[in-house]
Amino acid sequence: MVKVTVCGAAGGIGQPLSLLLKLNQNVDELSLFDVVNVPGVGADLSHICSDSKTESFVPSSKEDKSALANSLKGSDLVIIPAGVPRKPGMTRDDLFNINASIVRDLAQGIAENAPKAFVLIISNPVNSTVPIVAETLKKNGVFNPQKLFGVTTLDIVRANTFISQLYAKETKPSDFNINVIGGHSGETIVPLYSLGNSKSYYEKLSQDDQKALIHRVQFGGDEVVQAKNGAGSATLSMAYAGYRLAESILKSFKESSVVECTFLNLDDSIKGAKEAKQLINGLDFFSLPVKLGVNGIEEVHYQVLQQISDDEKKLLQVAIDQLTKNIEKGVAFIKN
Ligand SMILES: NC(=O)C1=CN([C@@H]2O[C@H](COP(=O)(O)OP(=O)(O)OC[C@H]3O[C@@H](n4cnc5c(N)ncnc54)[C@H](O)[C@@H]3O)[C@@H](O)[C@H]2O)C=CC1
Ligand SMILES: O=C([O-])CC(=O)C(=O)O
Repeated sequence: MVKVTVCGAAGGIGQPLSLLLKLNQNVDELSLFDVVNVPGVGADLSHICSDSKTESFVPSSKEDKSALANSLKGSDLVIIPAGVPRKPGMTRDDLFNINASIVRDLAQGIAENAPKAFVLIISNPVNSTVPIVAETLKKNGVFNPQKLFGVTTLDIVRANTFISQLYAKETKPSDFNINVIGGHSGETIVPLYSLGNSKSYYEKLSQDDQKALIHRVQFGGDEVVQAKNGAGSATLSMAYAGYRLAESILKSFKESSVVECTFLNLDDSIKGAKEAKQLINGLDFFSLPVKLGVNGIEEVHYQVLQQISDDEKKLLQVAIDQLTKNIEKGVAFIKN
């Protein structure tokens, strides 16, 4: 029996993400939690004739903790797209003041009710919300770094799509699986086009076009925020991306060759984490390709950091500088 809980299930991401999860044959129970509107979403999804069972939970008041507890109990995987999205002119960091406490309270609920679950964090700013969850779980003595994932998959999805658009006659987006490392905001996002099968296409571009491509991946979120013009940020592409990571994790319970990029805590207990840390000024959190298995993150593929081009090294340094502050801010929110 596999139980998956979505916290923020009635939102722009939560709804399509829950739909995709309802269709996944590896999910037996789908639990939907939100502070509003979730009974309707749950009733709607429950009519779909896929085999999983759907339940929805909404607190009866601000003090009611039982709805969250009941939604989380027995969960194998918890995905969190709860919180507010950006409006034009805002950075992801501008969301910190509202989303930090939402994510902290949900992490507390996980510590109390589903301490062994895999936890996937979508809520922004990911560079800070993931450290918040790690610190909250640590405070409760239940932190397992192998099972905490900051969802940066949308950056990989964009990197694949955008290079393929430049070579529309010769390639399809699915030809690529670009490693995107670092964090999930602006210049902390570092796409590694110089590795793998994208190398030859990337090198054929002029320097200006290379720069424009990197910029488009780093600021792809802004394109959607501007196009939605005040009505939020990426939801459908994000639901797809969050689902891709969740699907890979569910697959890795049965297969042992699944690799995804994720923003993780580089704890010494994880194979390859120590080596990675040494290559990124000792940062505790970073997105890198990781090998997944039944216990979660089994190995960090730190070797990509040794293979990058000189231009990518420069991008990496900028990312490290910004990430240091974002991570510290998240850690301090719980520690102080
Ligand atoms: N990691 C990534 O790549 C991406 C992250 N995001 C982030 O995902 C978050 C959600 O975005 P949207 O779904 O567009 O927003 P939304 O406003 O449409 O949905 C958010 C949902 O969270 C719920 N919520 C608020 N407080 C809650 C709580 N304490 N417990 C449970 N649910 C709660 C709201 O009721 C709402 O239904 C934002 O922070 C956004 O910036 C968005 C796109 C990409
Ligand atoms: O841009 C935003 O605020 C939402 C997000 O993280 C993305 O689309 O990558």
